[in-house]
Amino acid sequence: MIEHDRLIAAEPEQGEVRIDYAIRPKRLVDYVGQPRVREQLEIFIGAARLREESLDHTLVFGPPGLGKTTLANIIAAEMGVGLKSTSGPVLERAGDLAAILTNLEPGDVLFIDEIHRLSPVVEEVLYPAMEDFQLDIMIGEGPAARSIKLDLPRFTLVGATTRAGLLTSPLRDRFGIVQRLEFYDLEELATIVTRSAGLLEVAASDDGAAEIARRSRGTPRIANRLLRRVRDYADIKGDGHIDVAMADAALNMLNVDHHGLDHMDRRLLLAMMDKFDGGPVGVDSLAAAIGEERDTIEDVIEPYLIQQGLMMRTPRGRVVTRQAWTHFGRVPHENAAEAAGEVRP
Ligand SMILES: Nc1ncnc2c1ncn2[C@@H]1O[C@H](COP(=O)(O)OP(=O)(O)OP(=O)(O)O)[C@@H](O)[C@H]1O
Ligand SMILES: [Mg+2]
Repeated sequence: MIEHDRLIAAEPEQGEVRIDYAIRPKRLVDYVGQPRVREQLEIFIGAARLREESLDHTLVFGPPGLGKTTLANIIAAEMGVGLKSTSGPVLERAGDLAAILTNLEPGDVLFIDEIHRLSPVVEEVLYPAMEDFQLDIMIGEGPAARSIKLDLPRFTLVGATTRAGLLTSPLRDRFGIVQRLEFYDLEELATIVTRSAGLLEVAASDDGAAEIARRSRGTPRIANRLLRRVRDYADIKGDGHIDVAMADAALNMLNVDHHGLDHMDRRLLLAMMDKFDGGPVGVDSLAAAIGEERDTIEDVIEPYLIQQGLMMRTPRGRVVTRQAWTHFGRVPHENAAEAAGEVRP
């Protein structure tokens, strides 16, 4: 798939997990940015600890690479409890979830990644577990089938998803705490790059770190990845020191533009301009035009472009903004500009 050679793909790459472990923040104080999320969690975690209770079930959502898994780990560390991890697609049968639930220690965090991909039968088991800490499950089949009820220890479910909109409402309603992660600003990303550079023992000047931050698509995972690529470049082309000129040269070679857009972003925006007059265009037509999955467009590519004001989602379809035409040094098509203007709130 084309996605694999996407340098700034937000998903982790092979081999990246190990390095990630070294630079992933372990406590809330090291979690950069997301001030609203941090402030709320400090209070909720502090209060739960004070009362010696488990933390309420917590849903974390936002685009890939913004720190959902990191936050789940931090919650467990701050609560001083164990963490068990699984993910929606892995839990195929009710019994898979039952096995994990019955293995929890009191207070544990159960982290379910991609929770929007849970199958309905597994979700049914989750409801009473979340609400009453009870396992209610059928065993056996046919006339011999019977339902058993078991008490579970109190635990905290932390669910992560890139698509909160895909959660069923009974599931969403059972989370007492819901946190939305936002794209990071330049200062926050620069702090992350500087912190990671320190941990990886890379010499990066402030302006070098800022340059990497500027081109990281608002995403910590991408910032860390670009830092490693720039380090490679600096090791070979220079003396290993990353300053702004070195960062700029490396990122240009890597085809990451000054806005942090990569070739997938550019392909999407250019297709909208060249093939659809700037829109409005439906996401399925767009997916077909660039040969990408609709989900990839919705989850990975467009959230950042929308946040940056380069495109908009309207009731009639996707539309590029004036800013996008300008970014590519083009003159906006009249009808497209009108379409965008018409639906502007
Ligand atoms: N707030 C933060 N401060 C510092 N580093 C961060 C922060 N958030 C994320 N990171 C870094 O970015 C990397 C990616 O974060 P993480 O794996 O938590 O993202 P995610 O939201 O779970 O992504 P996905 O949706 O792909 O599962 C982490 O390994 C960590 O090093
Ligand atoms: Mg994750």
